[in-house]
Amino acid sequence: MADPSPKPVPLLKDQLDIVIPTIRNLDFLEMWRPFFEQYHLIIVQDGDPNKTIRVPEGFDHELYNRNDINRILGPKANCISFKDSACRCFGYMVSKKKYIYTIDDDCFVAKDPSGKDINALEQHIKNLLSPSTPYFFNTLYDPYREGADFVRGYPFSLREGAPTAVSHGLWLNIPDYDAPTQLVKPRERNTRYVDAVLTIPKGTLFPMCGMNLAFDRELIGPAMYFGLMGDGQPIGRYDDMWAGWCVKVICDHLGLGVKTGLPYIWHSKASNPFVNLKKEYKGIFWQEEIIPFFQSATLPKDCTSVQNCYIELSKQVKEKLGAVDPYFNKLADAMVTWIEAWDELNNSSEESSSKQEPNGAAK
Ligand SMILES: O=c1ccn([C@@H]2O[C@H](COP(=O)(O)OP(=O)(O)O[C@H]3O[C@@H](CO)[C@H](O)[C@H]3O)[C@@H](O)[C@H]2O)c(=O)[nH]1
Ligand SMILES: [Mn+2]
Repeated sequence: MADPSPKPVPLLKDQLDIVIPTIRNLDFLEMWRPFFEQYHLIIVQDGDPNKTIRVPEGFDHELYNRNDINRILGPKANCISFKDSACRCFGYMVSKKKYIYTIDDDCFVAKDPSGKDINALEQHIKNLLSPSTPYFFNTLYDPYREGADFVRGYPFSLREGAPTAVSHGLWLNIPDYDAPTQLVKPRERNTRYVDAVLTIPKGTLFPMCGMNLAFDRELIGPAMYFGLMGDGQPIGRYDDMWAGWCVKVICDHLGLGVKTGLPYIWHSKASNPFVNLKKEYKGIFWQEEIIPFFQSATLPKDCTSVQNCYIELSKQVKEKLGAVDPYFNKLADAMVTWIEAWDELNNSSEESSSKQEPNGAAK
């Protein structure tokens, strides 16, 4: 007998890839199975490429390890971090879909105050498919949400909003604190569920965490370069921050929106604060110069694509941050290599896409 009530097709089923960086295992996917099983996964295996990462049965996926990254990008692979979660951005580059959701392998399904499992992916999709309000703050939060609207005094000329490029989700349990805060408050847990989605106003930067993040790859993908970290680099755990600062400057310039708030995931693992302090140390004082740089960064009117905005930004990084530390010259060059690799893979002929086949288990 035909199934009386066929399962609804998940939103954006064939237009969204889920990108997961991992050095661990992927058992966490069992908890996400009801929400993720219908989507295609791109697993970026970091660390030793000879280690076998088992992907739970039933997940349509492609898996890339460091050998694949080197084979596909050749010398340009040097812009993809090694031994750092920043490697995940390779997944953004090889995807062919309009939307990306990226999640860490120690993030689990959280429950809302009613005790219901949160389908984080569904909420991110809602965030991305509805406009943002970067030009005028709506005090009743997301005006496009069921049961809310624009409040009195909100200009009608601005109610159409702006296309949403990024949806930044949050975390219950282990908050994404920097090492000093983690050291001072080792037992602090985030138990506060705030039922809101906010647009980050134009001209305001924010600390983008890559743990629970979705974006429109066609609108902003080329700017989602997770900066050069990990092996051989003087800094770590600033990959997502770097991407967020570049992305926000470019979104402001191109009239795109960035949202933060719902959905929550349950972040289960506190990474070692002493290891984190070593990774973050230089970033903690460099960012006092980096932030003013991004706050004052302006892009010329003739920068109309993400790629040429990003190249322009890389030039300014070299000019204005190169004096802070030679690392920023290397990072500026890596930003250019990233765009070259992105364009090679994404504006490429059939030939290079065959080159793109992963060695890992592709289903
Ligand atoms: O060398 C590595 C280390 C880790 N990974 C994978 O990346 C994510 C995050 O790793 P982890 O949970 O250990 O790190 P956190 O401190 O909790 O993560 C926060 O810092 C950011 C890293 O810059 C991250 O976005 C934040 O969530 C896991 O999937 C690891 O398996 C890796 O690939 N390589
Ligand atoms: Mn974690």
